[in-house]
Amino acid sequence: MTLVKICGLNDAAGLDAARAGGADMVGFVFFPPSPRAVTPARAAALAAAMPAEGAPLRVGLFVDAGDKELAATLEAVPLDILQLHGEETPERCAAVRARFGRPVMKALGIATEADLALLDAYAPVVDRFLLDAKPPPGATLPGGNAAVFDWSLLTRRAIPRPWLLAGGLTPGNVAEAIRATGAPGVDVSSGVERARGVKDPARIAAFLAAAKGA
Ligand SMILES: O=C(O)c1ccccc1NCC(=O)[C@H](O)[C@H](O)COP(=O)(O)O
Repeated sequence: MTLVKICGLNDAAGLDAARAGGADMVGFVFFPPSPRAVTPARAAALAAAMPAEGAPLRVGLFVDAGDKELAATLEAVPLDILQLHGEETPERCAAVRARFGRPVMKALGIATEADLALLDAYAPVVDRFLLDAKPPPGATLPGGNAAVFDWSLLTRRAIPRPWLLAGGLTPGNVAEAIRATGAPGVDVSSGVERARGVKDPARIAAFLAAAKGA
């Protein structure tokens, strides 16, 4: 069954909907310019309130974070996976993985076939890829922009690690996205919000039902 990550959770209602609907991963954004950002203390309180039974994996999303920030966040929040969503090089991914002992999920922006060439450089040093749209012109965030990319690019070569498809997914298009790409997992943020940065529990439930039923 398709793995589902609900990203940018920042309140209990969203987290409850994600857990109740069977999300495999929940993402906390540790990037202050994002409207979805949480502090480590807030993420720790949200994570602590989740029942342990059937709890999704907790993913911490960072953008070019230094070791000090990663260490301080991990001290406060029990994160299972580190999502690196900036310009982190393969060497940086390897260093983070070795130093912090957590699986690393590297986000890559995909717009052309050439972007997929990067997969081979990262594959030996990451545990999973998140293949996302590149930020559209004028966007101020490296992700979470509700932008879709050309899914057919992903059918032209094998992806050398487990991966999640991201970028502009919604309850209405996620089943088609899974069918078109064969993605083993999907990730969503904007498509389950009622306003930028505000998650909608009903949309989270609908997304999970559509992705898990695909
Ligand atoms: O969501 C954010 O605010 C964000 C900020 C900075 C870097 C990455 C960010 N999100 C990354 C995600 O994992 C999103 O879920 C992914 O880009 C898909 O977003 P969307 O197209 O909005 O579903």
